[in-house]
Amino acid sequence: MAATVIDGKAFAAKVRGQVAEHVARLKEEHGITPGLAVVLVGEDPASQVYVRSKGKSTVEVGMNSFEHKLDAGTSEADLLALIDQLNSDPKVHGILVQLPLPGHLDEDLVINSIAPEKDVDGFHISNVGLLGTGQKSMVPCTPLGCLMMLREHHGSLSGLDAVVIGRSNIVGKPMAQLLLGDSCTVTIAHSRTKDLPDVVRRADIVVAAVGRPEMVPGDWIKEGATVIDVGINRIDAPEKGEGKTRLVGDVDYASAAERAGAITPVPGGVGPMTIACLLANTVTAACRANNLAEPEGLTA
Ligand SMILES: Nc1nc(=O)c2c([nH]1)NC[C@@H]1CN(c3ccc(C(=O)N[C@@H](CCC(=O)O)C(=O)O)cc3)C=[N+]21
Repeated sequence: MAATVIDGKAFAAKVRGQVAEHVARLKEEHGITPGLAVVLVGEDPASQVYVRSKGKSTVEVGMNSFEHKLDAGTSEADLLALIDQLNSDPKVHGILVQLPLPGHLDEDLVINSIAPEKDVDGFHISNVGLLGTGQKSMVPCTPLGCLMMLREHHGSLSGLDAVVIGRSNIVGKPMAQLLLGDSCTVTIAHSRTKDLPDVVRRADIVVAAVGRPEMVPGDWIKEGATVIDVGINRIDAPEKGEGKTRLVGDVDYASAAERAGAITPVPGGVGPMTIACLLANTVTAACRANNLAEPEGLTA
């Protein structure tokens, strides 16, 4: 039976619509315009594309977008000074420092200098600890987007076997925490996992977040399982012509779709939800900063 395709692009549009409604209400009733500051260090072309697209989406939902582009040689002291300034700017409710940073900058130090309540990426050590102990926090955007899609598809996740492939701080670990919070039985698998195919075959939910093109073949997928593909890998596509490329996930989509009950495509799955959740987190931060009720449906 063919899998249901979980349309992340359409779901993200719905989330952005909800965000826009909250923004309109904050403006009308409280005179508050949520603001997101994005800091980009260096000229990495892929990062520039993401930052531009984040800025555009931010403005489209009615929020203020503040872009700070620093050159690749910026000193740690100058970057920390900018973050300090954004931390104390009342017009800025969310701060995102685009990763990766150039090698001479200490990512942990930089991320942990962001005020935790403005850390819309959810990477600050305080937010990591709050999530791990089930307390109110800023939740990383990609795992939050995955959770929203899973809840939408399943309703309750309680008691389901979930396997997260990948143990990164950005996706794998927070994803596991969120699934645990929704009462899944969670396994985190990684490059040293024994018998990975058998581990994945037990899963009702598979979240693939490794960054290796099409590494999960369809025959690892249990019949009817839900597959969330976090990978965004650009590979050569000679069939499209000389020098052409295409995007693929960490899952071999064609074979997995034959066995899965539901699956997210790449592109058009997790990626658009990541940006929608960034906007959602910014609205949440603006509400919390002003002691207003949390926006419903936009938080974990
Ligand atoms: N501090 C920080 N926070 C981030 O959230 C962050 C970051 N740094 N550094 C870079 C990565 C990458 N990232 C993506 C977001 C959306 C798509 C996305 O929407 N992708 C489209 C395809 C886009 C295309 O065609 O290239 C899709 O999957 O459909 C991709 C990648 C956020 N990142």
